[in-house]
Amino acid sequence: MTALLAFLTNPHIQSRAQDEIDNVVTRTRLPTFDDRSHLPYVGAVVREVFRWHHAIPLSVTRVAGTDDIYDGMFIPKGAQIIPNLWAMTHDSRIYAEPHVFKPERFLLQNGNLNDDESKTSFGFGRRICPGQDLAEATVWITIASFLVVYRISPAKDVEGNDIPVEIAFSDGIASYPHPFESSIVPHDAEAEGLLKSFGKASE
Ligand code: HEM
Repeated sequence: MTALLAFLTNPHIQSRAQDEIDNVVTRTRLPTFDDRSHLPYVGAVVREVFRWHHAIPLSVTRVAGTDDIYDGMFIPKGAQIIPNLWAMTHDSRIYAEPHVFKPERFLLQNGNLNDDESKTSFGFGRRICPGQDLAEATVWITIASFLVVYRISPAKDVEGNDIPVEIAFSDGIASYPHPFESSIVPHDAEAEGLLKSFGKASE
């Protein structure tokens, strides 16, 4: 949902990702993980989805094992510490304009992905999320498959005007976009044909 909201509110990013997919995968099949290394911009979109809005903005509580000093503050042994993952990926010293959805921040000048794998969303240390590779791969294949077949755009009101979309997320331990209206349609007859072929295969 976060990726769809990002595409809806940044149509130029959706178009660029779709162009990349069209050149590599075409509309005759769905992507596979073998396509991944040829789709750096789609990879950057996935990294930015994880950075831009965290599914879990605050990580799991830690307890200080020893007395410590951080940034001039004394942290006694036994103190509970809640890591603020959101703050880490919205630090403008590291990510310029952190509230802007900008996949380019994960690309080198030559268009390849840089070394920042955008893994902060999955925590860190001994309790880092063990499902991170599965989660990341699932998000990648979902976004890449969506781009092959569909395009998301604003829904229209009865007068044919775009219905405005508000970028807003729920509060809480898990955070996700508020419901929003949109129009999701296949790109063209070829994309529609690809979709119909899945229906025939399962008959
Ligand atoms: C977008 C998807 C996901 C996100 C953003 C996410 C994020 C996180 C975060 C932030 C933590 C806390 C890490 C820490 O304490 O430093 C965590 C822990 C954990 N995650 Fe995930 N996770 C995701 C998907 C998954 C999946 C798919 C699985 C399993 C297949 C999974 C299994 C776990 C488990 C078992 C822990 C507890 C690890 C421990 O305390 O030792 N997660 N996850």
